[in-house]
Amino acid sequence: MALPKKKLQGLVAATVTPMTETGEINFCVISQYVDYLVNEQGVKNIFVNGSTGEGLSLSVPERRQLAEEWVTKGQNKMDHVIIHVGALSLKDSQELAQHAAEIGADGIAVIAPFFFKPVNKDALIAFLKEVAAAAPEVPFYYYHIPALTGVKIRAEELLDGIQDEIPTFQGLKFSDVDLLDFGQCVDQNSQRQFDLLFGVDEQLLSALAMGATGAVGSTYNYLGKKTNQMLEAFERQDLSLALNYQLYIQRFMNYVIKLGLGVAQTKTIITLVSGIQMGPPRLPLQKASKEFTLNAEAKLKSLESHCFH
Ligand SMILES: CC(=O)N[C@@H]([C@@H](O)[C@H](O)[C@H](O)CO)[C@@H](O)CC(=O)C(=O)O
Repeated sequence: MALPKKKLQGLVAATVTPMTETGEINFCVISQYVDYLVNEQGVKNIFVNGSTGEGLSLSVPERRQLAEEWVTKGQNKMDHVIIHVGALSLKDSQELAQHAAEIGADGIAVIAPFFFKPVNKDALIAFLKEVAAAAPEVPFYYYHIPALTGVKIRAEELLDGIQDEIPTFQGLKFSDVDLLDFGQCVDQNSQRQFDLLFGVDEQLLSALAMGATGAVGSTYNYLGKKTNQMLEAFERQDLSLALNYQLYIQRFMNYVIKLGLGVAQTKTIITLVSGIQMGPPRLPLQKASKEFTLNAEAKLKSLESHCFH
């Protein structure tokens, strides 16, 4: 198995899928989006076709084409391009995994199937193993997001012995607030052989203290720079400054979560901050309201004057 070219560390932006007003993928802005993430947000890892990317709302041909676009446009700019290949159909997932391998993706990730759900760890591993086998050279991540999949198998349980079943297993994307479960994963990872990527952005500092090795999230599309500053402060063990950054981030997040944060709203915020038109989400998701846009813009402006000590 080919090892990852470089350890995956730091922030991974869960990218949105830019769309036109008529709901088609707007491939034209991907190149600009890559440059924005790298130059304006200091984020050099991306997670494509995930929840934020509406991956499950795209057709298989669309997912293939989009993955290809991100890999091509990210070449020599991005450190890691991870493609989410999870699907309800094992065959679709395998096709996407094989395709990700062919285009040179740096990793693949898979959520638990969530219509017919795996009833236990063995059933889940059996599914993941078949997908991973379709890309035997590509580092594999399990995407744990129980609130969306309804699959409540604990990550610590899944991690136990997983590499015996899936030799390419490289880590977890842990999108849950259960820090006990997360801590047990850290405990099992004492050799730091796996990447434990935390996925609840507004709680990242707590997860770093618990031993997260990186983070994947939607907010790194627009709060990447500030979150990177938090990571640097944490590295220097300046916890008071790190907390100051986390509270700044939380102030904004708390505000937009109360207004109703989802994929459409994330697209709106990225559009406001980057100037790149991300467009509406695909049905059944609904466009963000004008009121959300105005409030989010005002809040972003009011936070600009925040002082960091
Ligand atoms: C449920 C959800 O969308 N969670 C986000 C977070 O980044 C989330 O948007 C953020 O913490 C704000 O609540 C990520 O964990 C999801 C993600 O990385 C993805 O889009 O694949």
